[in-house]
Amino acid sequence: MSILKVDRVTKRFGGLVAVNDVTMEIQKGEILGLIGPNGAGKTTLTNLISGVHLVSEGKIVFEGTDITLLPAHKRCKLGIARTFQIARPLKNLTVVENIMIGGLFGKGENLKTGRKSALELCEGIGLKKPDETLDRITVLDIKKMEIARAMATNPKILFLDEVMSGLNMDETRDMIYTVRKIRDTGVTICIIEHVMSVIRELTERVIVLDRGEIIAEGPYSVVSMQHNVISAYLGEDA
Ligand SMILES: Nc1ncnc2c1ncn2[C@@H]1O[C@H](COP(=O)(O)OP(=O)(O)OP(=O)(O)O)[C@@H](O)[C@H]1O
Repeated sequence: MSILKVDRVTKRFGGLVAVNDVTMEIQKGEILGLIGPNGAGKTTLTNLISGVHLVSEGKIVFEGTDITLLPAHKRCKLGIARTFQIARPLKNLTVVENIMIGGLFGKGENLKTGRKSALELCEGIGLKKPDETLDRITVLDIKKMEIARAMATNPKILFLDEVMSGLNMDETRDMIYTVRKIRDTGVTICIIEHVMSVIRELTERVIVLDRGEIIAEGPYSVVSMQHNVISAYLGEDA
């Protein structure tokens, strides 16, 4: 069953077409990989779905509701959450305070209930130093904190934008386990990732974007053998 439908969506920035006539569906409960070379339009597509940008053309439907024109905070309330490629933690706050922001703004919690649920999220995601300031925690913990902040809004679908970058092998394993655990709680996941071993291990299906268009769709094992996908990554003409 589909949770999200993107219907003939195009996004132009001036003369540049970042996303070109994209139609896709995300199935409830799946881990979908969104892959493609640099500049393919992956982040822009996520921005269009989460409401950071509005589409130039096309329609986006979430659980049967047309969200095309909704502002980001309303999409968040409906259950769409995302992390950012470049983490944007609030440096003067502690780990738990950063996570609370998601609950306070996304779910309308008060400080007391917000702190309680943020601490539960810390425990669930393996953040062992909730009262530490950010200059004293690892890159892995900052990334987990970003995910926990998105989770604090109680999402039905979570977009993860390059959460593995900068992690060593052990940390990557930990993050793969974390993402699976989140999905197992019933959250649908769409992950943008350049680390293909992660995509191979984590996703049931991938969508490949190149120059703003979908060029392939299917299990990673199949799609990664396709000539046009290999060419897109190698920079040749297919
Ligand atoms: N706000 C913006 N204004 C103008 N151009 C933009 C904007 N955001 C993205 N673009 C352009 O749109 C195209 C797609 O960029 P996007 O960041 O979506 O690609 P991506 O697939 O996420 O790339 P990467 O893997 O490098 O993060 C690029 O040419 C980019 O320069």
